[in-house]
Amino acid sequence: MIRKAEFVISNSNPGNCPKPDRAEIAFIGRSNVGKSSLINMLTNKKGLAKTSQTPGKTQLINHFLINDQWYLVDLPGYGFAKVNVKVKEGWENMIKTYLTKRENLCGVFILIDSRLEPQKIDLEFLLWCGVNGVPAALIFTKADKLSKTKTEQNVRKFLKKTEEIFEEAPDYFVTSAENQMGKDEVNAFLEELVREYENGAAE
Ligand SMILES: Nc1nc2c(ncn2[C@@H]2O[C@H](COP(=O)(O)OP(=O)(O)OP(=O)(O)O)[C@@H](O)[C@H]2O)c(=O)[nH]1
Ligand SMILES: [Mg+2]
Repeated sequence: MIRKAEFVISNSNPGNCPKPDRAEIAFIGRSNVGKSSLINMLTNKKGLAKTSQTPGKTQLINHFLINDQWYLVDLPGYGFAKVNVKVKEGWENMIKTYLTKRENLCGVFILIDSRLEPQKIDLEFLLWCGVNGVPAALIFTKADKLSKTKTEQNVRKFLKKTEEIFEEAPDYFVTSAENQMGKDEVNAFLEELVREYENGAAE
């Protein structure tokens, strides 16, 4: 259960992130997929992470402290943000540096828009995580938008694609920030990741 969530710091330089002295879990995905909305849903705090209808709202690495215990991180989106190429490359570098260098990172959730057929950019990002040893799980977002059947179809198609990349399909969750679907399941998984990290650190 998330009882307490507070903003800590925003950074453009991964080197300036808080001291890596506790478990950390990050959220990433295409611009506008619903990362910030999901974080607000999971933490029961509407305005915690800034959301917007315009893609490209989150532009920095944002650290939130959860239950005075672990960090949750909201990252900028990859993909169709309306910013120029140089800025986009800058973000990509920042994100990739963060994901590969952050020593306390226990996991990354890649958010996927459940309304869409499998997107190349998401599969490529998932593959990049695999190649770089970044432990990734999937969260399908906006499940309130389509019928259950259609959502399930898209989820299945995406998972099938991942089987072409990995032997084992990644962990996945189907969610809606609108109606709280998937909240308990995702929160339980977050807790599990934090517990594993803390047990590992104690050894
Ligand atoms: N219907 C519905 N709309 C959602 C859901 N999650 C997010 N949205 C909407 O999608 C838009 C983008 O949401 P954000 O949470 O700002 O997306 P983001 O991935 O953080 O976007 P960037 O920071 O720009 O990369 C907003 O208009 C949200 O209200 C959802 O579960 N259901
Ligand atoms: Mg955002």
